[in-house]
Amino acid sequence: MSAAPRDIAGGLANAFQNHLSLSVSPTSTFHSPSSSFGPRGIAASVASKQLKPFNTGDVRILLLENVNQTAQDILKKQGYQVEFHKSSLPEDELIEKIRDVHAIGIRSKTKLSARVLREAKNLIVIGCFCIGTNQVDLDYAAKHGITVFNSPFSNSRSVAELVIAEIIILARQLGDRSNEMHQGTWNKVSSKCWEIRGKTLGIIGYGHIGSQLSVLAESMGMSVVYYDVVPLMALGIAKQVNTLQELLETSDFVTLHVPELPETKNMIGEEQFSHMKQGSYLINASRGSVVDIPALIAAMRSGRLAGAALDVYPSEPAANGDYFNSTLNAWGDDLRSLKNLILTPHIGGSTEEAQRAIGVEVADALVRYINEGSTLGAVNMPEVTLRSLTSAEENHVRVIFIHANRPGVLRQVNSIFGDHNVVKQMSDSRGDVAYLMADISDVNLGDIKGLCESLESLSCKRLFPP
Ligand SMILES: NC(=O)C1=CN([C@@H]2O[C@H](COP(=O)(O)OP(=O)(O)OC[C@H]3O[C@@H](n4cnc5c(N)ncnc54)[C@H](O)[C@@H]3O)[C@@H](O)[C@H]2O)C=CC1
Ligand SMILES: O=C(O)C(=O)COP(=O)(O)O
Repeated sequence: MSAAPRDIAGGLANAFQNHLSLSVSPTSTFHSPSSSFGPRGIAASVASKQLKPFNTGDVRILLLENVNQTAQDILKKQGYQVEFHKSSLPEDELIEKIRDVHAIGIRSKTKLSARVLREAKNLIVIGCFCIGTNQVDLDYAAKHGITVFNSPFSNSRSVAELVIAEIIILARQLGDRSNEMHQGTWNKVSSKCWEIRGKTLGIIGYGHIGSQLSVLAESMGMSVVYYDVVPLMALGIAKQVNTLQELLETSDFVTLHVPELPETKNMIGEEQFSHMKQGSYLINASRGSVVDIPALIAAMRSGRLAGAALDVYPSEPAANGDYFNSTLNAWGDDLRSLKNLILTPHIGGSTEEAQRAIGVEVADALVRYINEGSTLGAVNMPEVTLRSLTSAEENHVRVIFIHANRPGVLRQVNSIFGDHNVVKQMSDSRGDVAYLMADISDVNLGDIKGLCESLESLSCKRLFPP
């Protein structure tokens, strides 16, 4: 399934050849990265039937970054070959491994750049077992027929709860008091320690996390203002403000919940700190690129900020261990020397509840995509699905065709389907890429190779450079 020419995965191609000569079983199917066909129906039940475009045992999936066990269980139950790693991989090792797999599951650390994806000749789908998808070159992936899924809100509550905790910890200087006690120092102070009720929380980015946080903060007696690039309905009695500056000038606590985008890079820097209240606090559990850290260090030293909490950093280590040092980020020592600064290792979404839910959600999306071609919930492809084929529908196949979005393609495709009946069909486009799903009948196993080759030969498959 690809917009660009790709080599058919060797193993799968062999499997296909074997099926052609050996078998007419309902699981004798073929799926190349360019087209997908699943012959239906020997049995006569009307139950909806799971399509098996690959021989499931041939499907290889690489899971990185300690993706939850729930995902492994779901994928293994399908019969797929699953390789699991606790951390992300260095780029050269990633490139070696990604060449062989049909699907990959990652979290926020693994960078799937165009350079890496160019080597992923057999890859048809990426599962981001997290919210953010900034670590993947989504456009390159779409143009090369690789669909990307994520989990848009399964960890948002966990992040919101972490931020609530941090607001209180900062207001009461709990991190410092605890560190002092660990060193044997009793230091009972009330100066510059505050209750949070009656204080104003400024939320930048009022999406899934920001809006949930808003409700929690109000329930603890805080006033909430928020700034977002789109007008959004306020929850409770929160108030949307028109400019970032207005939010910064009125908030006691400022918290960031925006995605990593060119427009959010260093959106909090020297100028923005100068608009914040004297003695206010900053929390960043969004992405490390959003805050200019040297400017934050200066704002902490000058007393503009009375405290800060950081969960994310411009550079983050690939694995657990002794890696958060000044080699990773040049300002590391300066940061660590500051008082009332909470540093956490990107744990906003790291709860049992969130990770289990994400494991199920993304693994299910991968299975639906691999087995049935459904792109519902995809972040870089048009969302296309059709009701399932049933076991009663004999000699039906489902065709998935990803191609360049340009005039005349449907006419060409339907002329290739000419000898068959198109039972149902759905096509949609997103930018340069179009996705077509069609269930066609009266297809014998021997027809499949020809259909596949005819689709592969269309020029609309060759618009995007490799
Ligand atoms: N620390 C952690 O472990 C986690 C971090 N995250 C990060 O949090 C981010 C936000 O997550 P969600 O709330 O689920 O995303 P979301 O997409 O639901 O909300 C983001 C909001 O930011 C707004 N926005 C975009 N650009 C903006 C700008 N320039 N100025 C102001 N607002 C802007 C959007 O309009 C949207 O309302 C994610 O993209 C991810 O990077 C998410 C989960 C866990
Ligand atoms: O969901 C997100 O976007 C996060 O930042 C959480 O990332 P993680 O799964 O902890 O690598």
